[in-house]
Amino acid sequence: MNPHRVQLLVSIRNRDEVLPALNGGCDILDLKEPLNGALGMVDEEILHSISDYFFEQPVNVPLSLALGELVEQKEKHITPTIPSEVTYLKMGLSETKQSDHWYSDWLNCRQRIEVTNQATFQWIAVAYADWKQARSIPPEYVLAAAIKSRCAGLLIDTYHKQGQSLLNCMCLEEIQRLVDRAQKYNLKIALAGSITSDHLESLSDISPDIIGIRGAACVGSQRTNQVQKLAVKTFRKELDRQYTFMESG
Ligand SMILES: O=C[C@H](O)COP(=O)(O)O
Repeated sequence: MNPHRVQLLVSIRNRDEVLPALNGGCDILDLKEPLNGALGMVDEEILHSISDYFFEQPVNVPLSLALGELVEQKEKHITPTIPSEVTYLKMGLSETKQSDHWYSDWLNCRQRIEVTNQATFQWIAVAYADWKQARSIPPEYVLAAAIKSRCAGLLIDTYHKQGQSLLNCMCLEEIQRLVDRAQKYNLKIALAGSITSDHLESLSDISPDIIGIRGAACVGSQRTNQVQKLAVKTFRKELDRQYTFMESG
């Protein structure tokens, strides 16, 4: 057991999943389309229906939005319109391994989005635990770039979602090193990657700020199924059990 409160992020794909995620006990809503990849962006219609939802009734948790991969954003000629309810933005860095200019591309893309939307966002850098398969730069480089470019946080996630979890791709010591370094520089650190309740005991040896789930929050633990309140609640309960100090007796 670890006496550290960890926040729960739940990835949702549409407004029907807002209430099951909130009522199950999530602290951060994360908008993404699982069929579009690890950080798949939802389409504009969904984005605006979520924004309307936030407008119609107050939602007291922050909203994060996945923008897909940097390579995809670079190919797009239209910059996404981001609703003002969004606090955190993140973009994957797959296919950056061979690029000499990924860092400036990343900064330019972030700047273009902020200028177009006339807003500043809190950026979350994404390090893929399976970075070799994702042909991404390694996690420690992503963290160094996140510190240098004043990101709000670092997410360690898996790029491939076919059975490999975070702990299949990285050992606890490697994760711990990234967590320590990120926290030393006041970056929030989030862990994700097919994390299930069964992983929480091992993960409780380290103290991330956030744990993110999609698969474990869905019916039948399938990330393309719908988010279910009971699944979120069950995960939340185990998260609180593993990360909350309780006096004995
Ligand atoms: O940011 C969190 C991810 O959506 C996690 O998804 P996953 O649990 O299906 O790997």
